[in-house]
Amino acid sequence: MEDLKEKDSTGSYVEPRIPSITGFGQRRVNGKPKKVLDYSFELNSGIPKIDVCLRLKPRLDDGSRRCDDTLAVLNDTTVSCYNGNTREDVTEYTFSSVFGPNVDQKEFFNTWVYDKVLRFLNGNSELLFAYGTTNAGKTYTMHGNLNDPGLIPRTLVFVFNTLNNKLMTQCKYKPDKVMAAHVLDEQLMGHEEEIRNKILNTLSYEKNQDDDKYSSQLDEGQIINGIDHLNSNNIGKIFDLLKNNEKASLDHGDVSYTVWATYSEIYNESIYDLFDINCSTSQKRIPLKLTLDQNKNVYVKGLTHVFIKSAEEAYKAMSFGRNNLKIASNTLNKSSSRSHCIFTLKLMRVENVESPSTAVISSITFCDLAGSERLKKTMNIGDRLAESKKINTSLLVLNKCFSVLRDNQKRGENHLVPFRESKLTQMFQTALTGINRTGISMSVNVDMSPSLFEETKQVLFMSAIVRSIAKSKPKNNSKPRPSFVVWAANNGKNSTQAKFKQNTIFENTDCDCSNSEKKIDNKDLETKVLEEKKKLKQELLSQFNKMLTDNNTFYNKQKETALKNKTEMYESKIERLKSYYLEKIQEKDEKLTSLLNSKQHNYTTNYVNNKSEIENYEFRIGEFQLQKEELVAEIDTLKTAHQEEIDIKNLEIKNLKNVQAEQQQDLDDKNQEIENYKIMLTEANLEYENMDDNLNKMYNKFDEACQLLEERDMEIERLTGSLEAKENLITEMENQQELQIAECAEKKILEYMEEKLQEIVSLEDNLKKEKMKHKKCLQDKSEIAKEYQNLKQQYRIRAKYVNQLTSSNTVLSSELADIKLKMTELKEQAAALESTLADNERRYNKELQAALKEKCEKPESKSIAVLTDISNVQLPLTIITDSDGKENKNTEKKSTRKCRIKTPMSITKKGKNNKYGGTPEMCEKMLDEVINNIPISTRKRRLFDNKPPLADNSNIPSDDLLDSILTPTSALHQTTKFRIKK
Ligand SMILES: Nc1ncnc2c1ncn2[C@@H]1O[C@H](COP(=O)(O)OP(=O)(O)OP(=O)(O)O)[C@@H](O)[C@H]1O
Repeated sequence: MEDLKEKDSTGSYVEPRIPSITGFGQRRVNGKPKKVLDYSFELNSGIPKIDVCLRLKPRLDDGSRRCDDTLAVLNDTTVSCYNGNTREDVTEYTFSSVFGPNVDQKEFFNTWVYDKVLRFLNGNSELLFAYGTTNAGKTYTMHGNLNDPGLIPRTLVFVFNTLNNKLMTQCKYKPDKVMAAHVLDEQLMGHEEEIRNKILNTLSYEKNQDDDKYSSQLDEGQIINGIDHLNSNNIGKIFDLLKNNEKASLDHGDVSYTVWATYSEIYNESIYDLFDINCSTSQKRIPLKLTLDQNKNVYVKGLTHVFIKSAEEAYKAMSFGRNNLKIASNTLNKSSSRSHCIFTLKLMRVENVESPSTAVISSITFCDLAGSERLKKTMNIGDRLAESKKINTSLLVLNKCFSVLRDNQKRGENHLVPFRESKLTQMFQTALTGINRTGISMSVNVDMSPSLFEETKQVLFMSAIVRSIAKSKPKNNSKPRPSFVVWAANNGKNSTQAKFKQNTIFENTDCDCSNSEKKIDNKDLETKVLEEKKKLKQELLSQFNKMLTDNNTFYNKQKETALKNKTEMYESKIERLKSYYLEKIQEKDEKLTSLLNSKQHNYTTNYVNNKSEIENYEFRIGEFQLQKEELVAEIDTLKTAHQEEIDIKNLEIKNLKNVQAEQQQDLDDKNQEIENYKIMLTEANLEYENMDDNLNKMYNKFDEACQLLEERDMEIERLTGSLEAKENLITEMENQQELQIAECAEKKILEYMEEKLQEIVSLEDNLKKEKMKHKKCLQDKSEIAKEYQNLKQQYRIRAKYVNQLTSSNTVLSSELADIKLKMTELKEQAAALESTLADNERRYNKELQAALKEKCEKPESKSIAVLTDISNVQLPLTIITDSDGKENKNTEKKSTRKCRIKTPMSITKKGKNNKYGGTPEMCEKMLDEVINNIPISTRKRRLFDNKPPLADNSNIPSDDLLDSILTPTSALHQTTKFRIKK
């Protein structure tokens, strides 16, 4: 282990590093650290690996809560990761270098990026990833803030400070694809200038509009995020801060440089051009496609290249691009990058500017990966959630690619690397496979918060894999290999020709050039490449041989330890299996006993109800008991049980007692219930005595009793059902147990048969005890059965009472019905009588009317007065007045007394005299007749003797009224004759 660390830190890498961190914040951790990944053989192999550094983000409460951190820095290259809360699960990880939370951007740049930028200036291509969880400080590492600018502004300053007076002022030469370049004509140069101005002036325009607003938006410590936060002031501030930064000296002879920049993002698995000048105006961004050039290098088709003259310009352009970038806030990061953001600076070195023959193109790419996110923690929804998923998927594919690359290298295999599964890996396929000899480096950003332990662990694990991948070794840094060489086809002679089509394209693979000089050069190049290839092969071969011998010794050691571990592991496995199967058997036995018990209980409770069934069940219990005994005997013969089992059996017996106590409790409950029923029954009897008064109450009680009865019946039904189910279960269990026992017997248990003899004897004793217990159980069962019989007896008595109640209810009901029937009959009779009375009355009235009418129609009648209304009686009365004073044949002329009828009636007079008259005797007689025919109350009894009274009395004139009618008066001296015609 120590050996490995030593080798690792002393320089298995391309460049030596300046160790800057000296194990800050070390603390004690529990447990023995383990290595997460076995990559020691690769580290020993001498082949340079991908440069992976670890950068730790300072905690907000830096210092005060160190002990909670998930990481402890052990030395410049190694950290140990552990669960900050439990202090366990300790794993060690080794990096090219580790940068603690106190390392500022300058130190980070100088230590980790400086050499890479230098290689870029010397014609190599570099790819720098910032990888980590969300909010871990990836964007901060790339961009920094106003006080402490990040890698990109520092790189820009360093590059332009170094190139300074060797930069071309015109964008005559433009890089394209991966290894191609154009010579631009005037028109195209104008076009490029236009794009450049549009991009750069957007910022100036914003500044002029509202300078103060923009200058105030970026706080000192605020991360640089786009045009919103940058204006010329802010950018000026940043570059003022950096202008005195050191620069390198390049000695490439008489050469000129042009610098171009591209900026793109991979958002939701689509690539977008962030330098697209139509981006802010167009509604929908158009995604770009990935294509292959003739050398099978992947590049983004149609990506805008912006001609850059200074570091400030580059940063301004970048700020323009960042304005189009997808940034959103989640619960962990206020301005979280929602996309993988890729900024590339392309450097084109041209010799002999006026008439160039070769060009060297190199690039440095900064890739700020979107952070891996735990969806639960970021609490993203909607679009954010979809973005998160895409981000996580593409990072997963990146991990997969790295893993496959590593496995391929380690095992010498050639499995397909899934580059095409995501745009990110597809875009960097060329670099990752080392086709164009791009130097890959990764900055792993980690937030040490203990709440992020799981995420941090995953990131570190991934880093360990990347760290173990070998990269192609540059031959000689002092004499850099260009990424590729571009051969001038016609030295720009055709450059004045028409637009895009007529511009000259330089590509080392474009072989349609006509001049012979180029062909010769190409041949030279081919032979050179072949030589290089041969050398490389030899180098690789020797390295692999060395690696193989190293591996052999390493593997032998590994084999020994692995063998030992395996033996130990299998031994413990056998032990575990043994105990597992014993446990299983005990479990089954336990279950069987409990089932038997429950069955016994069920049998007991249903004993009186279905004696024959119980007998059957008892028989079956006996069978089961026998089976159990057989099984136990089988178990004994198989000698699987041991002392532990005895303890468990004791426990079982205890449980059995508990179950029994529970059963007793149940029985008590039932008794209590029966007592309640008795009370209810007494109440019901009392109620029965007062049935006349409480008939309705009794009905309710009766209903309640019926309901309870139904419930009991249902309970009995349910119990019967569950009994059946239990039976099925027992059968199933028995089958299973048989199978299990057979299995156990076959597999493991037989081996221990001889050793367990002693234990079996004790088990037999235990079994005897258990049998005794079982006997006691059976006794208990018979007692319970007796109890149950008593209960049943009581239940029957109750049922009898209920039946009595029911029958008495029925008698009462029938009596009531009889009474009701009689009442209905009487009512009907009364109604019939009423109607007869009404008919009679109507008939009398009719007859009277007819008689009066007849009288009125007689010729001797001189004047007729019709009594149309006597107090609403509607009794027609004909008063006949003799006009000549002679006596009618039906009347008598005796009385000398005169009287007058005082009525409210209206009298119609007919005849000559128009006088009311008659003898008092006539009047009396007539009135007698009238009165006799009027159903008045005073005559009611006489009139309605043996007849029902009239239903409606309203038509009967009152006695007072009749008295008033019959009041004799001497005031009137009129003689009125009355004659009633019958
Ligand atoms: N080394 C550091 N020193 C000071 N502040 C830091 C450092 N690293 C990160 N931060 C701060 O942490 C916060 C989150 O950082 P940043 O936005 O860079 O995270 P990120 O990894 O890019 O997240 P995401 O993947 O969500 O975009 C910022 O406010 C930043 O200023």
